[in-house]
Amino acid sequence: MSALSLKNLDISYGPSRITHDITFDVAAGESFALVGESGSGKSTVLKAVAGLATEWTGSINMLGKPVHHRISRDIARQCQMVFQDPYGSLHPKKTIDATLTEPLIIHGIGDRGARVEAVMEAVGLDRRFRFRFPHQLSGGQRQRVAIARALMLEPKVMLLDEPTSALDVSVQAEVLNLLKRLRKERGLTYVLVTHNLPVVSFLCDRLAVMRKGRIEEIADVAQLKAGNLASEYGRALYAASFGGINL
Ligand SMILES: Nc1ncnc2c1ncn2[C@@H]1O[C@H](COP(=O)(O)OP(=O)(O)OP(=O)(O)O)[C@@H](O)[C@H]1O
Repeated sequence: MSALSLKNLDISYGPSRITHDITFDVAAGESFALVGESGSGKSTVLKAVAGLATEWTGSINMLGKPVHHRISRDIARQCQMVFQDPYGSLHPKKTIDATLTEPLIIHGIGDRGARVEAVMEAVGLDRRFRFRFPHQLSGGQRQRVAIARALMLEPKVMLLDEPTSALDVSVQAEVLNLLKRLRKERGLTYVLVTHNLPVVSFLCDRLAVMRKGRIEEIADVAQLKAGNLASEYGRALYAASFGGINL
């Protein structure tokens, strides 16, 4: 069964049509990337899946069930999104504990203290950060909190929107390793938006190359590593990233 299936998805913001005929399937446990130039509609696709962009036609299916324009509680639990900017996405006046407990309260889940501690450990956050505020953490620690929050409801699908691009290079590598490990340990499915082709090569199985709201091609990461993308635009993107050097 597909974890996520999009068919002929046309997404608009008011009068502006942003995407055209977006169609792809992501298998359960797969890590799938959306790459392409700025403004090509990558984040908009994730937002439609997460219920944050609601003007669309076509169909979205998650774990075999149709996703509607207003996300059901069930889908919200199965699918979580992590944003680029951990500072912007964490409430500045809430402790880490309050941030991590909130989804449990909303979904009526008990045993909260133990769950918070377990997830903090899973993402490599020391317990002493539990009652601190976001401004008392580093950028990498804040992104670990954002990942921990996404994991609180034990989702199957994670939508990752440039999850490491706001971080220093050395911290990026740590967070990428964390995402790789979590996927393996928990059998997660990832849909990742990034500008960074080495990130795709490290973390993903397949990629869709987007341009001007359309998918130009869908490729295996082996094709990317071999510099063997089929579309002219995909090859240009590859050349711009690697200057033709194999990964
Ligand atoms: N809330 C919004 N209202 C109106 N237009 C929007 C909104 N959000 C994004 N857009 C427009 O939709 C288009 C696609 O934006 P989107 O963020 O999906 O692109 P992207 O490929 O993810 O780009 P980037 O890599 O720069 O994040 C852009 O032209 C953007 O200006």
